[in-house]
Amino acid sequence: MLSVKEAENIIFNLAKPLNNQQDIETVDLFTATGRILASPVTSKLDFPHWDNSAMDGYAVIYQDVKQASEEKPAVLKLVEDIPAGYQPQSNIQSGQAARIFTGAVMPKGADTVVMQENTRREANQVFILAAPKPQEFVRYRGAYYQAGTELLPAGIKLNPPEIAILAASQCTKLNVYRRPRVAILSTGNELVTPDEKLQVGQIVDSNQYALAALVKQSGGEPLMLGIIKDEPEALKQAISQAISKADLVLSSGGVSVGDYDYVEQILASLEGEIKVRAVAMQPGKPLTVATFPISNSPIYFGLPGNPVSALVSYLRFVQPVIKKLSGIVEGWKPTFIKAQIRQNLSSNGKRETYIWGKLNLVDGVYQFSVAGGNKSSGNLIDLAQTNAFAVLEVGKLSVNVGEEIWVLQV
Ligand SMILES: Nc1nc2c(c(=O)[nH]1)N[C@H]1C(S)=C(S)[C@@H](COP(=O)(O)OP(=O)(O)OC[C@H]3O[C@@H](n4cnc5c(N)ncnc54)[C@H](O)[C@@H]3O)O[C@H]1N2
Ligand code: MOO
Ligand SMILES: [Mg+2]
Repeated sequence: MLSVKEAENIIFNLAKPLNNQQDIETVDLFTATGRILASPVTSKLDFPHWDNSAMDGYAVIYQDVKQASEEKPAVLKLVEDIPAGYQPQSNIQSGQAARIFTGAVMPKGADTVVMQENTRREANQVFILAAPKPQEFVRYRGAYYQAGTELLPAGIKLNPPEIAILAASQCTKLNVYRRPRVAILSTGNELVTPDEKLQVGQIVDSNQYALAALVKQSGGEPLMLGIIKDEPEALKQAISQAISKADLVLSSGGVSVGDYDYVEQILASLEGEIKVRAVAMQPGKPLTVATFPISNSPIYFGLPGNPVSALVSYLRFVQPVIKKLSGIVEGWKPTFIKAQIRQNLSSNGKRETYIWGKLNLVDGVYQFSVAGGNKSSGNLIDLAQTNAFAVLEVGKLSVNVGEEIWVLQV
């Protein structure tokens, strides 16, 4: 059995980002939030676009006012009013100034802005009551960004700040990576859909819904292949169909040692190369990972059937893979946070143990509270409102209230 770290190494190395030429689509700025930029963006605009004022005040020539003080104000003649959006006409000469407002274009000749609070106005004269610093309160053209240089690199996620930058740069059509396609199938003779009436022994296929929701949250496009019976022929057909159209395939169930656990044997019959069989973690021990000897082989994840186990295996291994595939360069790995625990935790120490619960920020400190209820990996009911898993490494038998522990954020 592989350790979690060994499995992680194998799995994360199998994941190759989508192709930045072929696997792209063009989207409008309005629908680009959360997408991953596939090509770098440059802008034809300088930022700021023009030399402009950072204050409401007066545009002056520094030499005229450098000795100004309350006792000996510099007195300047106002030649123009320059509101934002207006193109100045004047060329400021020594002894002159222009009234100017925040964001308005600097007039020719002026090099400094004196804020209104340090002036006194009398008709068309302004008294400068304090010497500014040279070039004070002028935002120079190109000081933040020069046209033609790289504005945003490829491989970043477009969050609200990037959306603002792209809007300001008039970049309204963007090349982004397509979403990784993730085929999802559930295996089990006992499974029914949520709208079917349950017969004795049956159970609703909740994993299909959970996984589809997770895939969307991770930035992938779920392809729902439904419920497949524990029958080798049916499974073989469904799995080979999934392989042919997806970047990743997720099945749940059928990966343990039972007589009806066929997944590994079907993968082998499809020439799958099994990379992972089991991982020393609890829950989530059975996990089958395979690739196929074809170009651009999808990665196959046979997740355990128990609902909590499927969730943990997904978060620990599949989510990072979807993010890596999606072209994002940084931040695709799982996020672990140090948190104080609010209850004693224990494990048998044999496998890396994931305990589900809730992470809260209390007075700036992360705190982890264990979910109530039964701790069986078949109990999905007490997953409600959880958002994290506390992790006890192998050999760690207990952790006491108030101690810090690593927590995997969902
Ligand atoms: N003799 C052993 N038995 C088991 C072992 C073991 O090491 N030796 N491992 C146990 C562990 S740990 C897990 S986890 C499960 C994994 O089982 P499978 O992946 O083979 O899954 P199934 O047997 O098909 O189902 C297990 C359980 O989950 C329910 N299930 C399955 N699919 C769904 C679904 N789509 N939605 C909701 N619930 C689902 C299923 O009804 C079973 O109750 O094996 C242990 N056994
Ligand atoms: O390891 Mo299993 O995944 O306990 O339920
Ligand atoms: Mg089984």
